[in-house]
Amino acid sequence: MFFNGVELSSVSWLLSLFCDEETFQETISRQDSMIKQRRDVSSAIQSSLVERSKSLVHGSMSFAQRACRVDDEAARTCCGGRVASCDGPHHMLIRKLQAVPEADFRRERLRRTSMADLVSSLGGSGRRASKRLPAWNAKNTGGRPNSNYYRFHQNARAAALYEPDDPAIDGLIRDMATKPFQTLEMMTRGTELKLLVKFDDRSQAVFKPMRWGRDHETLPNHYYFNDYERHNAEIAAFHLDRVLGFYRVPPVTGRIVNMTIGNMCFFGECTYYCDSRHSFCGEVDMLEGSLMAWLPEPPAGERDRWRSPYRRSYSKFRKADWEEDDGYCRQKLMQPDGTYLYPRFIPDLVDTHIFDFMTGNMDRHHVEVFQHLRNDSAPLLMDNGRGFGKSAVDEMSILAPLQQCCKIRLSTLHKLAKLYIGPERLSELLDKSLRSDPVYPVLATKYMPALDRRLLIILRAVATCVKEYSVNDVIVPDKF
Ligand SMILES: Nc1ncnc2c1ncn2[C@@H]1O[C@H](COP(=O)(O)OP(=O)(O)OP(=O)(O)O)[C@@H](O)[C@H]1O
Ligand SMILES: [Mn+2]
Repeated sequence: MFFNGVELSSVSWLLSLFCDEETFQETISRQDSMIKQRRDVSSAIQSSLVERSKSLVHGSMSFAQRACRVDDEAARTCCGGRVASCDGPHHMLIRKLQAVPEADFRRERLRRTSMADLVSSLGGSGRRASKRLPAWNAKNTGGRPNSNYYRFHQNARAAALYEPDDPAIDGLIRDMATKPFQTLEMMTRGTELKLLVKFDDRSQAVFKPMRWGRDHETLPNHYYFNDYERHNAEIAAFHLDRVLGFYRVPPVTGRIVNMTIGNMCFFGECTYYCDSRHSFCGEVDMLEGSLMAWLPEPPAGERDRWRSPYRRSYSKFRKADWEEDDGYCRQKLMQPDGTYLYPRFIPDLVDTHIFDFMTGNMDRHHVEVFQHLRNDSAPLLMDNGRGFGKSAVDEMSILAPLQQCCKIRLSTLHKLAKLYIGPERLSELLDKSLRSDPVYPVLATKYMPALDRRLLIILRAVATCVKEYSVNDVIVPDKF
């Protein structure tokens, strides 16, 4: 076991994470100057960037201070706010133990490796060795042979929907953003209006129209199940998933569509939000929306879809089991007779909720996987439209699987640690990725500090788990 004998170092390492203001200050000032350099983008974006740089400087310092409130002697020693005060015995011990190679959490190594290199090296061989969808459907996975869409379907694997450096993915995104639509069909499944778009190379995508501007916030007294979907959340979720190196969200692009029918409003056919009070209106013939690549069709692409054990009650009056019982995961789900006990289920659930916590999506009601890859299949993270609705609220209940199961993949923790250590922050990496989208900036700038803040909250939750259990218990070794 690579953690053998280094438990203490890892605990201390986690705690030491929360004490390093130097890292914060350095990253903040770098980001501050980066933001200033971008001022030529446009006058509208300019002023919001200045606002953002202010809030980052202001916000992050307080995050660092807040994050330091870990109830541990080592942490308290450091939390005077000065790194100098960390030069006590604890800190020396931490430094010494960090140098133990098996821990593989060496700060300098993580700092020097770019996030892109880290995610490709962490997952690379494991992803490429994982199973593909059954070959007996090779001819009808959809799309014209050798189109980008066809290659996306052919290359999908159990551990990841795509490889980060597969040129077919960028090609597919470009195709969806530029190719003319051949037909449009209303999708009747689900609660909100969606259109199935077909292109002339037989590829397909789901179009979700814009309902709100980027700055619109979900009302505080709005129940999560009444929330509307946001097309820009679908776009941002794809990029976030790619930055985090999960590759579980099908490719998405933004697109401004010309509604040649004139400046009309329309509404759809679906369960809830489809009537004339919930119509969509283009702004002078143009309507912005998101397009998500369609997944491989059955039979090869057949999916299993079951209720998530962490589904919400979707009622004002009822609580879900996990809301009433902190032992729900360890004492129920993780029992030997549990339905969910194939090895990757719990770590996948935790990854998914870490991802949803970052976006603020409370609507992960089902788990979908490829049926033919079942116990090896990573979850397919479609339906991210209810993220990015509240920039100031960090919805802790979304993290319940991490807090209650107290399990996390080693590779996920490595990635989160890397993002914490920097030098590039999660918000910077996401912003860089979003720049390639036709409807950039995609997200309101207020979500950028929220992402960096949520990363810290996740790491604190891991630290709490490590204190309650042990490193070997909490961290799930994965083959990456
Ligand atoms: N890209 C896709 N490829 C294949 N099937 C898809 C895709 N996107 C959505 N679907 C199918 O349509 C269903 C509904 O889509 P989605 O969850 O995005 O819509 P929704 O209106 O939010 O639905 P719900 O009310 O169930 O949350 C999905 O569960 C999935 O089965
Ligand atoms: Mn939904």
